[in-house]
Amino acid sequence: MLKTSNLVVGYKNTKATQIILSDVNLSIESGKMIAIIGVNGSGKSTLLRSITGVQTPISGEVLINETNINQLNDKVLASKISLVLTNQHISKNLSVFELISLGRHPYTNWLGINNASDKKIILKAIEEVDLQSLKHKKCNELSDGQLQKVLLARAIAQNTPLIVLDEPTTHLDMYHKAQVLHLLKEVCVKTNKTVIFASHEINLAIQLCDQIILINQTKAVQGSPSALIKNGSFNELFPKDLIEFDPLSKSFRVANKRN
Ligand SMILES: Nc1ncnc2c1ncn2[C@@H]1O[C@H](COP(=O)(O)OP(=O)(O)OP(=O)(O)O)[C@@H](O)[C@H]1O
Repeated sequence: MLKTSNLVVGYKNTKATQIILSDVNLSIESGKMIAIIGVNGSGKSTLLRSITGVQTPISGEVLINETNINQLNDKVLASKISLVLTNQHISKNLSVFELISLGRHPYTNWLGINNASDKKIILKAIEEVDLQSLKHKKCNELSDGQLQKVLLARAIAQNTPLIVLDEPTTHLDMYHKAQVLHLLKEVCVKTNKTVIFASHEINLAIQLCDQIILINQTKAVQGSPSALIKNGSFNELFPKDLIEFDPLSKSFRVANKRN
């Protein structure tokens, strides 16, 4: 469903080019949940923005169902990818219901009016994310965690084959982090949608994701959690003085210092 070919991502201005990741060759199938994992500043958001057409890559290609995303106009792209980015501008004056309704924009007429079937999809998304009690509240009255769930419901209402989220569990407590990732997994399994998200929740990603894209020093390696554990990729992620990867429990633990 999504492929990248020799993708190089980064930042370019008139004076210099800063390469963040190079030789990124990803191959992502339908119905899979994929986490992008890497230390702060490693390039997770840059990669997410580049594979969704928000940021122009330095070189290489991003293909969605064999079509280069450059060739898709905004409306077509919005029917293929729903995107929840950090620092995305949203109008917090809208009610929860209104904000989630915006997910239907690729399918509505020029007046943006939702028909009965759109309303059904919006209400289902509200129910799936467990937001019934908040649907009439204004978004500026929500906690950060509640707003995070509203943005997830908007992405679900957009009903695209690919859902891409940047750190979807940032403001959530431990229980709600697991709840959101479980929900995303259910969306993949039940509807064959693909979910790609950047996250620092390594332990949850190892338990729930089909694949992980591990970013380490300008390289992005894709594999199943078990394959990445087996080939030792997680051992290289952080300096070993404070935490270390324990392959038995498949999680990071505080390093066992001997002195
Ligand atoms: N607009 C920009 N212009 C130039 N450099 C940028 C820009 N945005 C990010 N960078 C740089 O690109 C690198 C990767 O940043 P990015 O935000 O993609 O990392 P990240 O893995 O998502 O980080 P975090 O986990 O802290 O959110 C960093 O060195 C950052 O300073």
